Amino acid sequence: MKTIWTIAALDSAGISGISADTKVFNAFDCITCNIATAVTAQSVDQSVSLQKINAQILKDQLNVLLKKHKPDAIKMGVLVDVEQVNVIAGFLAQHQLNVPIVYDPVLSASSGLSFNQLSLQDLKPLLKFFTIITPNYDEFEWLCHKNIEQLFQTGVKAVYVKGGHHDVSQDYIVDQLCIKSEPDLYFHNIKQAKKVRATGCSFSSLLAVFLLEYPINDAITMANASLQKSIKDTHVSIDGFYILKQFSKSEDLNDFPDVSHHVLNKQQIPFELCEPLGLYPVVDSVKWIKTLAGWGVKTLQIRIKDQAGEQLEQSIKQCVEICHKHNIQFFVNDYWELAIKYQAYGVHLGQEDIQIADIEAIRKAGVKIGISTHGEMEFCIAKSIKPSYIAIGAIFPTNTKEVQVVGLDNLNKWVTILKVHYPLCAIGGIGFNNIETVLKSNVGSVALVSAICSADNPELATQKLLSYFNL
Ligand SMILES: Cc1ncc(COP(=O)(O)OP(=O)(O)O)c(N)n1
Ligand SMILES: Cc1nc(C(=O)O)sc1CCOP(=O)(O)O
Ligand SMILES: [Mg+2]
Repeated sequence: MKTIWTIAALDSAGISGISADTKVFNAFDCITCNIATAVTAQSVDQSVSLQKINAQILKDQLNVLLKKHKPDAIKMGVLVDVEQVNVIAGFLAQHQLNVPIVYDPVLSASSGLSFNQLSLQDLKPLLKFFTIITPNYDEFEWLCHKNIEQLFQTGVKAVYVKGGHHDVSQDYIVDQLCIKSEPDLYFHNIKQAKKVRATGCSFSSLLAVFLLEYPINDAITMANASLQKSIKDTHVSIDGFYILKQFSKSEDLNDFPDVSHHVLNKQQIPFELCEPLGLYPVVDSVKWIKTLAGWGVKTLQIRIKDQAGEQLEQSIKQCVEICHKHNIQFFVNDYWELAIKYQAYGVHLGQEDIQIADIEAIRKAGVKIGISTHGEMEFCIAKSIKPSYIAIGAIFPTNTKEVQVVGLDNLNKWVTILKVHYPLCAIGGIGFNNIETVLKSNVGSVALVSAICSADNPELATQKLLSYFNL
């Protein structure tokens, strides 16, 4: 069982701070340790007073826990003053805990209570210890006047700015993730009508939980989905303010955020879905396309990495003609402009490709689109485009391409979430030795290169592989 520390304030109403964090950690079967920085007198909509916990007691709480309750993650909320900042920074410097630490730099409660006036300079001794900080828009403005570089210069590695206070989108609440030296990402959660207390605390606690298991981008994705589910499911309200009661992992794609490299003003128009993809060979020449069309394959992709200019264009043009004649769902990898020009059935794009492709032009041209994904955040990027299918990979190690291996467990998990919404296909290291276990996931389709192109008898291999699909 994992142990998570919350270093935060006690809310007499039991809604936010330590109470909110404890609810989240308990829900995920973690042991919670409570390190109080302050005691506050609050109700659901009213604040009266705050009493700081003195430095010695703060130190004692940290030290006594270290012996028997070492943390696997830490969530930090209200810090009252520079003295507390220095106590915690000293503790973290002395004990190299090497665990994820999430800091939610709360300045004041929704009920009105001001917790602190800590500036970026005041927080400086602590900032380098954080895995990520999660200010809301006002707190972000307070800390660095919206100048992210200023935050990075102090040692902050990642910032997740919760945009609930900043209306920029018709359909969504938009949050922004800034990680040093990486392109910014925007997380779009569908607006819910309920007025909910303690969403900020709960989000950062969820993030601490998911950082135990996931890389940062996927942990943020999972935390958002779980919070959306919790908001959707709560029916408990006091005076019109909803209280979050239950937390769990969401398996409903509707709870997951739409993630994008730019702000989306509204939900996108869906691409038309593909027919079931079945056996989906990915090949690198016109010759292979012609051969496989003749062997009765009904979905094909041309993936050319060694041609350019006129030669490339002619190859794609010929493939489109062949596949059109054989009534094949034919996808062009990477070259979306040529797919549009020659009216291919679809394009297949990877995560880097979609950052530079003109998705609207593909949509307008009536060309379908498939998108590669290798984790939760990437399938939320795909979902924001509402594509024709989603590819999941690499399921197993492969010599065809250097790529992240996700394994069968993830395939099973993601198929459960995605299958009701999209045609799916699995890719990466799939052949006769494992195709049956892959298909047991209910993914429906398998894309492959070497199982056909490097087979001793490609025709026999293709016929045997086709027999796994009842199309
Ligand atoms: C069906 C299918 N799935 C995944 C990929 C990989 O596409 P991408 O990430 O764009 O990488 P490259 O193929 O361009 O190396 C694919 N081609 N097809
Ligand atoms: C092209 C490609 N894309 C992958 C992904 O995970 O996105 S795996 C992969 C290689 C697939 O080749 P083989 O069937 O020979 O393993
Ligand atoms: Mg590509």
